[in-house]
Amino acid sequence: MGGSGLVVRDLSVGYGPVRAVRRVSLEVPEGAVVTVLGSNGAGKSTLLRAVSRTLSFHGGAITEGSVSLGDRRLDGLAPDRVVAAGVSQVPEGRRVFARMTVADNLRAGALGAARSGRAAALARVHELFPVLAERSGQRAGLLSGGEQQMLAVARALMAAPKVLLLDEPSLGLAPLMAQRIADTVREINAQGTSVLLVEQNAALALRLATRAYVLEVGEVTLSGPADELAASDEVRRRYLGVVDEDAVAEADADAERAGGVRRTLTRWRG
Ligand SMILES: Nc1ncnc2c1ncn2[C@@H]1O[C@H](COP(=O)(O)OP(=O)(O)OP(=O)(O)O)[C@@H](O)[C@H]1O
Repeated sequence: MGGSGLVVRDLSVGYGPVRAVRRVSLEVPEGAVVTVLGSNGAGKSTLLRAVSRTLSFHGGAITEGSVSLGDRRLDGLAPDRVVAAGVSQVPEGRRVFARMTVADNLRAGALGAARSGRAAALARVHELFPVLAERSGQRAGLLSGGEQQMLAVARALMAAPKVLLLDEPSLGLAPLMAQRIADTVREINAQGTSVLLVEQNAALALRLATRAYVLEVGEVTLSGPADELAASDEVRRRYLGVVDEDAVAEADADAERAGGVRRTLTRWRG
């Protein structure tokens, strides 16, 4: 199963008495892009923190289940050992070191990794994000939002991960910049890195991923090939904001008869 893929098995996570993730199982096969969809508070970030072993920084802990990469168990390792094992996380909110230069941010990303690969990793991120080479000596806090997201991704890539964990990379970005980040994720994957992508932008995530999981209140409620989920009524209604065209047309006709009030309401459905 999975070869050297990432496997999460029956994972439960709590923050004190709060059970944020319940018996979640998922798999990121080698070379795949897998997405986890879900609304606010569904447990998406918690899941990534459990994999990267950064839960304890947030007061959380795994209460059952396992996380492995190939034959190697990751649960129980220190966060820097997870990076060394080949799993790097880009945290939510593009947390770069604002007062450090772009170059120093990238250097920090390589800390957990083998020294020998650093020059190649730097060449790779400069090729993916030429702007980071141009801004190398500039403080990270002075970059635009989109550039900071690029830096956060680049920093994670400096450890030359087998699996990249991405937490809401499009959050707060203009559509054009979100699309650029998406294109880059595709490129990173084409270069051989597997991706576990957590997103509220389901349309974007389902275009990138081959497989998707829907998380609701800490549990996986749906999973399957991304194109099948994208076509499913439930996902379209709940996560893609697609309304049933016939129902809207009917409601509009009703509204016209009733004096035009319904039209505004139907816009909020779905
Ligand atoms: N540090 C924390 N301490 C206590 N509870 C937390 C903490 N972080 C998250 N939670 C709770 O765990 C649950 C899952 O939160 P999580 O942040 O993983 O969801 P999410 O799907 O990533 O949502 P969002 O997109 O808003 O980050 C929520 O009920 C949340 O309130």
